[in-house]
Amino acid sequence: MTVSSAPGKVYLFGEHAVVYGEPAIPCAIERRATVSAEARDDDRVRVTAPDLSLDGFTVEYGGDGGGRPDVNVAKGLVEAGIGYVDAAVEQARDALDRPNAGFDVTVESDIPLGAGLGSSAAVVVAGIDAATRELGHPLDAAELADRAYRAEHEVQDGQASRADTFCCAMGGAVRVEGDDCRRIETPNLPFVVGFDGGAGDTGKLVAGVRELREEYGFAAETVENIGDLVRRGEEILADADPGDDPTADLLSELGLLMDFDHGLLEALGVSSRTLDNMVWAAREAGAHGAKLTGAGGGGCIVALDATRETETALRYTAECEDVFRAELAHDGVRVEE
Ligand SMILES: Nc1ncnc2c1ncn2[C@@H]1O[C@H](COP(=O)(O)OP(=O)(O)O)[C@@H](O)[C@H]1O
Ligand SMILES: C[C@@](O)(CCOP(=O)(O)O)CC(=O)O
Ligand SMILES: [Mg+2]
Repeated sequence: MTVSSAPGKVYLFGEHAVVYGEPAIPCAIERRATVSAEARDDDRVRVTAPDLSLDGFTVEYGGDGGGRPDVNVAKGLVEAGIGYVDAAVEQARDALDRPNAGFDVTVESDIPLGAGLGSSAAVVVAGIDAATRELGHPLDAAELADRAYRAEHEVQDGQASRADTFCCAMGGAVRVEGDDCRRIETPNLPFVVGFDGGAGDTGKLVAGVRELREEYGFAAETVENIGDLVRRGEEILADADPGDDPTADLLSELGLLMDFDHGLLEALGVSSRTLDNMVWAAREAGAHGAKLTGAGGGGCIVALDATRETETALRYTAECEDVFRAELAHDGVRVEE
């Protein structure tokens, strides 16, 4: 059996616009998905994923005292739940030219699902890594990131950037613009994450932005404006000392851009009332800046605050179910014992 893990991420800025070729800066965080893969003698794949749950189903029991209960679960729901793991197995098979390789796969994760922290990317990256290593042919980091991107691209109906998967594969802070992906150095950014307990559907939210952008010139400009603020953010980061604690001035400048980014994402229709409430709670508590992270719709916000004020305020915010500090994860994908 082979066990690999990969980190989740927050976006300092640039989500959604990155899908259309603008730059983005996601940062890997110390919350990981762990996937084990064990080769089977046959061509079947058995997935155990205790974090996946179904919203509802109907059970029908056999009439005259027997028969197996007939559980009516819409096929689409199961496919949606298992899509990323399935795509990861397919990529591993394809990479090693072993179309009939069978696996027992187990997924465990401390990244909430669908909350904008990149659980899908972490599962796909760790899944491809575990499956290819299990067959004795580990992929190098670049191919792994590329294969993971292809898996997300497929599951999200052709609408995905390389940002999440590259970040989860490499760890650290990264800059992604189209096919150009690289690691960058940053100071120690004091991320605070607030989670509303909910989730958003990445595929649908990305499709919504795509439609707006195609229909309205000002929505297309909004996407370009996000790109502009990311470029400004890069300049600010380039002047900072990597690995050091950032100055208050630097945090204020980055925070302003995060606030601006949230406003533009809001305009593109991907925020929600609970995300907005958490963003405002963080700002009122003195955070340098706050924004939603990832696809939006529900899930997580990320704020910058080196003090405990934002954490405390979010803890007392009705819409916020969980708060934690998110340390930058220096390790990307890695093998676990
Ligand atoms: N622990 C897990 N076990 C199985 N599948 C998971 C797990 N975590 C995430 N996934 C897959 O990723 C999907 C969520 O991905 P997505 O909607 O992109 O949100 P995000 O990447 O922001 O968490 C889930 O519906 C599921 O298919
Ligand atoms: C909205 C987007 O920019 C990020 C999605 O992040 P997440 O899956 O919500 O963690 C989509 C993408 O880059 O593929
Ligand atoms: Mg995702």
